[in-house]
Amino acid sequence: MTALRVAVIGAKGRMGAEACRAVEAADGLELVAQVDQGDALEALVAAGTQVVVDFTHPGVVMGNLEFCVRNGINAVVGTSGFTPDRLDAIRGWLAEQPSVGVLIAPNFGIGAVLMMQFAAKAARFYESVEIVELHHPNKVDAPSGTARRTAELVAEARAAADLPAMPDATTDDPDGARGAKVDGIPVHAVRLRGLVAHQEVLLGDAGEMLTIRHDSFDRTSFMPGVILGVRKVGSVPGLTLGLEHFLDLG
Ligand SMILES: NC(=O)C1=CN([C@@H]2O[C@H](COP(=O)(O)OP(=O)(O)OC[C@H]3O[C@@H](n4cnc5c(N)ncnc54)[C@H](OP(=O)(O)O)[C@@H]3O)[C@@H](O)[C@H]2O)C=CC1
Ligand SMILES: O=C(O)C1=N[C@H](C(=O)O)C[C@H](O)C1
Repeated sequence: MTALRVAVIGAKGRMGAEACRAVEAADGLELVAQVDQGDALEALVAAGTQVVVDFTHPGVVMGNLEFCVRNGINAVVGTSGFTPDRLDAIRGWLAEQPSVGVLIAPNFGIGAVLMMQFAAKAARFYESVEIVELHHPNKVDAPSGTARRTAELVAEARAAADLPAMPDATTDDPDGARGAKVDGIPVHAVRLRGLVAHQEVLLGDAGEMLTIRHDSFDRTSFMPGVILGVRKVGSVPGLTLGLEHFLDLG
């Protein structure tokens, strides 16, 4: 069997370096290129790359993706920062390259995917929901991509259940202490040395609270999801948002 030819963009970063190690250790995958800041993307084509893994920066990921799609290279993307407008732009490029697959995964941790699914499932039973995401202090963006996606899924579930807006008597919040509102859901971001990637979803109603929490203590926790994405993305043309679509969740 010929090995699947994989390249990593952002290869010198925290996640990219881990992804290079995971690809090198995986059966049936060959790491054919490692690209980082200052390197030309043409190296991907020269190396005969079939699947790219992108862990770079929200400011550069769109350029990387456009290059990959236009050159017929499938992409597994962990980089954060995907807005609905960005997703539409990717769909536009893919319309011209219908055999290419792109997976955008806000979080590759299997437990984090389950946390998001459980939160969406629970949302319609609770009057209020808030999200607390906690990360290492070198993270470049806030709120996290995971928190944004969780808020979107929870807001969709609340809307489908016709729930009213959450009660919140605060009228004076000049410093934003009530958090950022993502699709109407308050999201609070903590940055602390010692943390990696963590999130709690708090769901409250009269006399009770359900807490759904996930912790990534080490970046190896993301790698089974990355490798699953690499193996599957070429057989799923078009745009896939969320690793849950590549998992059998029953
Ligand atoms: N989906 C998931 O499960 C996860 C997603 N992430 C996301 O992944 C992204 C990266 O995180 P992390 O690894 O911690 O960040 P790092 O800053 O450690 O790594 C990013 C790397 O990309 C490089 N880079 C920047 N611009 C370019 C470019 N134009 N071309 C090639 N490489 C470039 C950086 O170089 P330089 O330092 O010189 O700028 C750096 O080496 C973030 O958006 C983060 O939120 C993180 C963890 C899990
Ligand atoms: O920057 C990180 O570290 C992480 N980024 C992703 C995000 O923004 O959700 C995934 C995970 O939380 C780690």
